[in-house]
Amino acid sequence: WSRGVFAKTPILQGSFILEYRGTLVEKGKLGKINNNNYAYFFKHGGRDCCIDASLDDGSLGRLVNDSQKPNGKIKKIDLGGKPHLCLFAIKDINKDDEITYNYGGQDLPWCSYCGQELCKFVHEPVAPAITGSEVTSAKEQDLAPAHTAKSTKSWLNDHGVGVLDWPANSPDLNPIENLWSIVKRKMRNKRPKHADELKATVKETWASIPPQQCHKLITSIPRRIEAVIKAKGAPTKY
Ligand SMILES: C[S@@+](CC[C@H](N)C(=O)[O-])C[C@H]1O[C@@H](n2cnc3c(N)ncnc32)[C@H](O)[C@@H]1O
Repeated sequence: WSRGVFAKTPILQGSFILEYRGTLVEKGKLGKINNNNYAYFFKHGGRDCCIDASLDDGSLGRLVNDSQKPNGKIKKIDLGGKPHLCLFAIKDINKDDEITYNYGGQDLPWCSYCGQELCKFVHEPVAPAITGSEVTSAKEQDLAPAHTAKSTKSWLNDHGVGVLDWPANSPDLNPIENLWSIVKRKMRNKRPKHADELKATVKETWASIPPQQCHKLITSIPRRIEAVIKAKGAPTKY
């Protein structure tokens, strides 16, 4: 019996899917990993490290299976010197597809049948699986008061949405700000006469933004992070 993570809704290529969460273990302590099945080894700052996800904390990263034909890829993102293993979609993922990445070995015990039809049957979906909209809400978190409020935190927790730690005062990392500015620009010449008309106009304007425009903003996230790191936290062109 083996679990896997499946898409509840389509996920576009380039989207952030989830973080492989666990305890960061550095070289010298690598011998103390509880269960190698849930250990992700990588180099950080020239040192051997591992995220030990043997503890079941309810996060989904630890349940994503290996594939030689993956639809996801783990990228290491450094935030404040701390590595985060983030899984991104490397192709469009359909609803109900299993989400996988390549663990990096050709000789893993299951590799002889991995990527073939049989592989589909060995993994049972876990609940909750991931939905595109949950992914979007995870990405859109920043330190705005509305997002750190207790009720927001408990909603995200109850719905199994993992959020990344967010550096303070970094709207340039948050593409929702670009969308708000598009909405403001489009609404500049509108003159709603009362609150209901204003609400309807805002909704209409949001709906007029094509998904491709959102997708373009989402795929700019790795470039934004690099720019912020390069500027040592100072403002960037984003
Ligand atoms: C990070 S866990 C993935 C979640 C795991 N399937 C579970 O149910 O907990 C890694 C372990 O899952 C299994 N696994 C991963 N990819 C697999 C694959 N393609 N086919 C069969 N088993 C796989 C192996 O036992 C591996 O050590």
